[in-house]
Amino acid sequence: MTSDVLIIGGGVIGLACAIELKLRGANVTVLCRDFSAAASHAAAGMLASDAENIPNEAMLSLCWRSRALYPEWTAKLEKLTGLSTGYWPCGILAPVYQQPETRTNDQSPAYWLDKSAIELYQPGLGADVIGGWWYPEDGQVDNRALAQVLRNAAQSLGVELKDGIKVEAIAQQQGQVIGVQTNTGLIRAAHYLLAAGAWANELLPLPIRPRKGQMLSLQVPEFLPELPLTRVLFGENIYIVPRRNRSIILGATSEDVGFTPHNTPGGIQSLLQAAIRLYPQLENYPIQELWWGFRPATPDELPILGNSHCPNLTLATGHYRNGILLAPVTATLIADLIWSQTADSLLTNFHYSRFQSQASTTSMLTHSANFTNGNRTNLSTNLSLPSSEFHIQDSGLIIAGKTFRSRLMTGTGKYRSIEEMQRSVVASGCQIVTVAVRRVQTKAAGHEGLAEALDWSKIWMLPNTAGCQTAEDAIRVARLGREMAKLLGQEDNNFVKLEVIPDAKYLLPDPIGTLQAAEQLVKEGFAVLPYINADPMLAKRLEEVGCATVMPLAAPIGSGQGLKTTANIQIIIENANIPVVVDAGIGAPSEASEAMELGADALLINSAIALAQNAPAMAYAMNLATVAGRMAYLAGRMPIKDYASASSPVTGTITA
Ligand SMILES: Cc1cc2nc3c(=O)[nH]c(=O)nc-3n(C[C@H](O)[C@H](O)[C@H](O)COP(=O)(O)OP(=O)(O)OC[C@H]3O[C@@H](n4cnc5c(N)ncnc54)[C@H](O)[C@@H]3O)c2cc1C
Ligand SMILES: CC(=O)[C@@H](O)[C@H](O)COP(=O)(O)O
Repeated sequence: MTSDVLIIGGGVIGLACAIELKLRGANVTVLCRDFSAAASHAAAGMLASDAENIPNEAMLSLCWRSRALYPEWTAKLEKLTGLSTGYWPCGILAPVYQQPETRTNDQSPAYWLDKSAIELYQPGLGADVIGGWWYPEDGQVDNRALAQVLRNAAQSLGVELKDGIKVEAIAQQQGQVIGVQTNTGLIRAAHYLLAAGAWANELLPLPIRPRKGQMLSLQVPEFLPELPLTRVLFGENIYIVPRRNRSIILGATSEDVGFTPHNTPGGIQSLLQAAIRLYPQLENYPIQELWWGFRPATPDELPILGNSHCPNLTLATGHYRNGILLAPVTATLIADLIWSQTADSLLTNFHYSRFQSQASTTSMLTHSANFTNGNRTNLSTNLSLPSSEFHIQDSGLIIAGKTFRSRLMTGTGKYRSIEEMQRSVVASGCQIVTVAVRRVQTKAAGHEGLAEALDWSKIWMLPNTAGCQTAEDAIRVARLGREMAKLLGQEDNNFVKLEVIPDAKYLLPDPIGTLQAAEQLVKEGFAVLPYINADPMLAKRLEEVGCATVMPLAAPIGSGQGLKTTANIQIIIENANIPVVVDAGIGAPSEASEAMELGADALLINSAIALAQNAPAMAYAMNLATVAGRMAYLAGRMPIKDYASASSPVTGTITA
């Protein structure tokens, strides 16, 4: 049975929404790559609407509403499952070392305790604590217990939970989501909810970045029969969250390092130092566990909630530091929106379009896929007719969740002048242009001012690692490329064309180095488009490690030899669940068309355009050839026969 609502992501947000939708009568499926990797497991579980000192009024209202829902919400879940969530309205105490300035948010109920009052209220604080704020309405929940309770509750209500399923792309057609492409095939539903936390940006161009937090827990020693702490301590660069089960959670660092895993000595040391200063007796408590997680951070630190560019896709992500707190209100507002089409007025403050003017790429969200290959489509042929004219639908090229109308990508090298390059890019109708990060950074000949030469609000930059001979080199240059795209206004561009090429004569890529670099870059949150020899096994391995496309070569770069690897490219296309982009070696439009007729999803052509006598005219010809090849592929080629077969009927002919 097709679900009414399919939810991408099984953290607290996805699960809480699933339960509210199910309770309203929807059939719900939750797809989750890895339940245990969610930020929801890594968090501290503070419900800190007041202690967080939130300056944004709408956000403060949202947090207050959610905190107010907590007692009833957790009671409902506990009744459904018979399990405890560890909800504890214990209040939060925020000790300080210096006389505080006036509080930024004076609407929250907070009480100032001077040194003697705070010492009485919470004995054992560090000697240099001079007083503190008491936030009696804040509290905590055991977020791991909560996640488990949510899973059990969802299951008991009949929500279909599918773990280990990775959504690779959200397939869109004519402004609607038509399914999600997963590692197990296409899955369809009537409505879709994106709740993928820090990974949401892999599927849609939303400005969400991971913000890593390292954590650890201690154990209250057995010789202490009573809990020494019974409320959360919210200090400078540290919070100490005592659980009823005698664990004490210490958190958390805040690091902008992408999806870099592991705890580090520096991170843990900073937490321990700050914790011991605040509550010195922790020095002797046994360490229980270390872990880390990734907060889904947006540029303004507010979540993204509500409608998207597609009427059947809703967004609930970017909850940054407060997703555990915000789970119940998110679930209520989103379930009302999807199931009853009731939009709470608060939602307008959290709509994704608030980033539209800053993030050039958000305009990608509004492109509807059509059959023309770019913006300049004043063709005098029938190709300018809409695809519906031919009853052929094309979904557009979808890479890492972004949809592009054009299936031709170009480069910027080898042109005789910047102007010629600019005119050629326009004539090619391409929406993706690859740029060699190293050459731009070093202002190599022909690359001076290149970054500024194109309108990056219209063209998606594909930084490439050309010139890198090792995996390490390519990883470093990829990171520079991401920064370069950011500097040019593409905040959310995580694409990289991965080239690891140790050989200068044939420019053939190193398969092992490419795989190693791809694995690391995928972990760091890049959408990796690796340039490879046409090797079907390697293509599969790269797909398995999470690459966004594969880019097999037709022939060596810049050789213009045309399709020399047809048989292998055919096998790659047959087996791929990600787009196959034929890259390098195409010399003429007929070869471009041929590659598209085979079923390639896109092409990357540079030399054949740049080195043509009239580069813009050749770019235009490649544009037409790419469209023609794609259309021929979709139209279905006639079978090849051994013998002739007359075109006109053989019956009814005049006999002499
Ligand atoms: C160290 C730390 C401390 C924190 N402390 C607090 C706190 O005290 N209080 C508080 O309120 N908040 C806290 N937070 C924030 C809170 O944890 C997050 O805001 C919240 O968990 C976000 O929930 P989510 O469901 O959106 O994302 P997540 O919990 O990250 O879940 C997202 C899920 O989606 C899955 N997924 C992603 N992409 C795909 C895909 N393509 N296909 C299938 N599945 C996919 C992931 O595997 C993951 O399981 C903390 C976070 C961290 C990291
Ligand atoms: C520009 C680029 O990224 C290369 O992969 C290459 O230049 C494309 O090949 P051709 O130049 O042979 O088209």
